[in-house]
Amino acid sequence: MKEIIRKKMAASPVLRWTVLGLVSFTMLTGYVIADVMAPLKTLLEQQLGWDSSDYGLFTSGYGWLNIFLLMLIFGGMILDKKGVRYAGVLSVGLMIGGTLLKYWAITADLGGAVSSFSIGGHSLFSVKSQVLYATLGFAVFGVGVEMIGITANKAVVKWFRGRSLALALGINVAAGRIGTAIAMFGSLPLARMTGNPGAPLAVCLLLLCIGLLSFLVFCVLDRREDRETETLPGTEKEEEFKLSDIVKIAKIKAFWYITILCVLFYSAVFPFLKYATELMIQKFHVSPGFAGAIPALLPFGNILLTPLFGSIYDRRGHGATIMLIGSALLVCVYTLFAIPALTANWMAVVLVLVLGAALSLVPSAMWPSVTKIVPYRMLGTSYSMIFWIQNWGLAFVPLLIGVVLKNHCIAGTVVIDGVVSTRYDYTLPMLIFAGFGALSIVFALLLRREDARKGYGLEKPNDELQTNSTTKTQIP
Ligand SMILES: C[C@H](NC(=O)[C@@H](N)CCCCN)C(=O)O
Repeated sequence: MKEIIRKKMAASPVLRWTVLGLVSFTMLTGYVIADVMAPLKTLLEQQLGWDSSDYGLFTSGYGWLNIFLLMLIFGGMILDKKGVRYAGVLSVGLMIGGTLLKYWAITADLGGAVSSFSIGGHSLFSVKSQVLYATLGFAVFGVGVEMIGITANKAVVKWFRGRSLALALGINVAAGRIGTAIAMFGSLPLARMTGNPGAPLAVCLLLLCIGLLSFLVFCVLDRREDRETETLPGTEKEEEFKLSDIVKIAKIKAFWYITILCVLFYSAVFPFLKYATELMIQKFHVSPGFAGAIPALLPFGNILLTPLFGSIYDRRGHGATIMLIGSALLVCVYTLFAIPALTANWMAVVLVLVLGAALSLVPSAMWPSVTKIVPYRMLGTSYSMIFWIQNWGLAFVPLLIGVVLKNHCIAGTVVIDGVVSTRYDYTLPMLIFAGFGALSIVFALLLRREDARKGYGLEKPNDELQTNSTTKTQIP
């Protein structure tokens, strides 16, 4: 065990909250684009001649480079080596580049061109060139937006550690949720109004450029603060991140518990949203025109609740318990969703709201808790390792649910909007999500036990730890 002296806290509260506003706004602009195409599936099929598998390929592109080329991990290492300013500008640059490519692909007239891939004369697969370029654009964007996620977290920790950290991280997550809500509600009306599925992307590009400006202003403030802090007496430079630090992170048991909890928890929430509209129509008999509005309540609840729970963690502690309660709520929600006899509309609304509470509880405690388990200099890499594993879940759980629905849940046909469609029984998928929730409980309990053993302080208020640790912090 080794001790290093921490840098002094960024002094002015006004400056700190300004910094949070600037960074969170950039995060918001990224999250809008991440979700902006989701409401346009039908429009893409009607206007551009895409089919469901084109759309599926395009959506899956988000994680390709992050998962298979380990871009997320490299992003975390760049963040720890080069710092938040460099990593942030790089992330926004990638988001802009990726979105430009996607916008060009969606709006250009490629004359129905098809790209084919073959090895040794054997055709592997062919795909519409427009879909391919849009997917590549989304893949580059995906690297940028995941990297801005970890960069924003690290920047917030840099400015807020020891002082309302969980509240600040909660506000940052809430900004992301505002972005998601804007995308869910604004995208389709705008595309319909203009008759152009590229129009929401054009607006998003503009928004992202403002996000870049916002981040550049943050960079100026951050650099000035760094210079001032370096000259303070008694301030020692923090140790630099080394490649061998990855091994150190991998040896921390609590890090793995929180990582597994993360992948299980998020896999039970975000993939659910991809099927939630259909669930509302088929199980709860909500009209198709209104069905999307119920799952869309989820990010709205988060906007208020994530900072609220973060603030509770700051003042009262109980971080591991908060994660435990959030996981338990998942089990309750999905078990009730699974019961075939429960089909009342109001029940669906209540369950989505409770799910929203769970999605506020766990992130509000999870991201600040990582800072108590790993040292600051390794934080970017730690967050990126957690996000990387989480991305596997986000990419493959929707696929798993799709396969389960197709093979085990077909229950006849149903007429929706005058069209005969397959009727699915959602009991099994809901039980699978409940199973993820049950496993999350196990890992939340393991985390709490490990915390009790090692004394990370997950159950202690963050603000109380500040008085103990603004000057010194334990490093494994
Ligand atoms: C902060 C956290 N972010 C993530 O988990 C990202 N890896 C996923 C971003 C998904 C964007 N639609 C969160 O949003 O809670």
